[in-house]
Amino acid sequence: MPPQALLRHFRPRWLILATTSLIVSQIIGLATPYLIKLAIDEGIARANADLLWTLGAAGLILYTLGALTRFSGQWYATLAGEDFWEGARDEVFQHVQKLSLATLATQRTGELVSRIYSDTFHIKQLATSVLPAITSLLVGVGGTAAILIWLDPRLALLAAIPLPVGWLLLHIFRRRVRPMSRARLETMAALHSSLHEGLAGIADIQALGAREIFARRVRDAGRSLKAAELALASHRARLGPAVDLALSLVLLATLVIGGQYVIDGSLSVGTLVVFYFYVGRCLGPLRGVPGILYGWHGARAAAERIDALLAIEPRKPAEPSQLTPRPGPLTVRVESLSFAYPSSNIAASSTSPGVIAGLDLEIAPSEAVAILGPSGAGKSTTGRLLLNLFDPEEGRVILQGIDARQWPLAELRRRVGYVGQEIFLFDGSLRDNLFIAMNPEERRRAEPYLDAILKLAGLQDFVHDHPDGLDAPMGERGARLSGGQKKRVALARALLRDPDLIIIDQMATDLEESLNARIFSALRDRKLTMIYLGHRVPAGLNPEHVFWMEAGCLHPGPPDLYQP
Ligand SMILES: Nc1ncnc2c1ncn2[C@@H]1O[C@H](COP(=O)(O)OP(=O)(O)OP(=O)(O)O)[C@@H](O)[C@H]1O
Repeated sequence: MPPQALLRHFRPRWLILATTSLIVSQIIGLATPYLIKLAIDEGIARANADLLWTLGAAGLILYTLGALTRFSGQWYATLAGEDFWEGARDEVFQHVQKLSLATLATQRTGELVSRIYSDTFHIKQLATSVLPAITSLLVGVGGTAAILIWLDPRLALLAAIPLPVGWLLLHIFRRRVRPMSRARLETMAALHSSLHEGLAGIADIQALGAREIFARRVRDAGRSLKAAELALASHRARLGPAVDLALSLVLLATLVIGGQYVIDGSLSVGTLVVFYFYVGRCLGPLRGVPGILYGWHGARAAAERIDALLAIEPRKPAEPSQLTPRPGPLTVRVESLSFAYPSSNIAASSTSPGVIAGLDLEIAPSEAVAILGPSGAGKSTTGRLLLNLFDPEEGRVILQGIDARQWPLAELRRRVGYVGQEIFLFDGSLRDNLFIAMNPEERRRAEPYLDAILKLAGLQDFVHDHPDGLDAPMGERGARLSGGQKKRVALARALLRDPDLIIIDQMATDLEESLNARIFSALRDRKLTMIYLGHRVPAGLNPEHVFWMEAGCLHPGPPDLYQP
């Protein structure tokens, strides 16, 4: 995806309406001081009351129009910004969702959240802050300059003296703004990461007595952010007063030298007053210049960070197979499968040493296979490769005679159930978690089997005893359930899809033997193909084959592993 693609979320409709309104409001703003000159020189000085009242009425209309167009300009700029933020956040999040799991595992969640949320926010400000400031600078100051020259070229020249100085100042300041903005965003992301890690692992952190360590990590990250904020603020604080000083000197010089012209009789009081007004009108937009500079470079630094994320290629789907997977329990054939995780850097293309090395496996329909082995042998990785969550380096997984990468993805997800080692439940009800990602038709088909599946997964009593039944809240990541309950909810969730192959990663260790025996023998009765990954064969599984996995290679399992 080209990085600039995000900019399309700035809808031209809102940008055009915002810019037009802001330009009109600036033009109205330019006209109003001239009314004052006319009122003083033509109305008051010549005692022309009719003209004075007419000018008053014209002023009323112009001030009202000015207020309305200023409001609509800011409103449309806000709409442009919010549309962008919504669309860009969505797009970056969806891009992250499509990245390979192996790549994502190298990235800190807080860092990703920061890019999705804060960095897009900084780009949004191009519309909400930078656009109005640039419009008032170009139209307001440009128009004022033209009027000043028309009113009195001598004074206009005087007013223009600080401009080259201002330009030079901006040029000097500009060079440091982008790296400082980038440093600020990076320290902000580091703080997000520390906060996320400190909160996600709060139970273990408390149990380990590591509260102070994580508090220190958050404090240190906060300190770095504060230092980056202060560096940027002090940089900006120096530019702001420098601009102010130059502008105040212009105002003073206009008053003194213009006053001298009035005394000499070469300038009317009205012209001097209005000149003074116009120069004063420029103050606001010119004071906004540091805001434009910092807003622009902040947005560019944020865009660079998002670009780096968008530049990571998502997993490419393989060419879909011309064959349709046969219904019924799946056959599994694994041919010379090899896999290595990428190294720790998200953008690096290098990989860690191989985890799965030339694995072969053959499972007939309705057979159960247990793959056992020591911790870190590669069992869970094999499970994820069978689910087509990673692309193997070599070899392939063939389900029902078709390469898993070439299956229609939705069908693969429905027909291959998965109960992972770490269960993800989201903060919703039990019912919501069970039926997640099922369309209304699939849900209608599954609902009649719900009670039987809850019974199989040993969840019937939980639902019966809980005051909210199926509406029981699960808490964030299933925090309101025990480890074994989470596994059983995940099993029920997988079975509700009526899978033809189920891969279960270490469920048995979280449940008592009698429950294992009941669950696994009931699963065998369903005649679906089963792959169990763990350290021992669970009661009730009675697998046709047991394999021993070590350092990513499979060996036939010794007979003493067959039973608990
Ligand atoms: N996301 C990852 N990035 C890098 N290396 C990983 C990643 N996940 C696992 N590994 C490594 O791959 C190897 C196999 O891990 P895997 O989780 O497949 O083992 P396992 O046999 O399931 O272990 P356990 O029985 O402890 O669950 C380990 O050495 C592990 O450190």
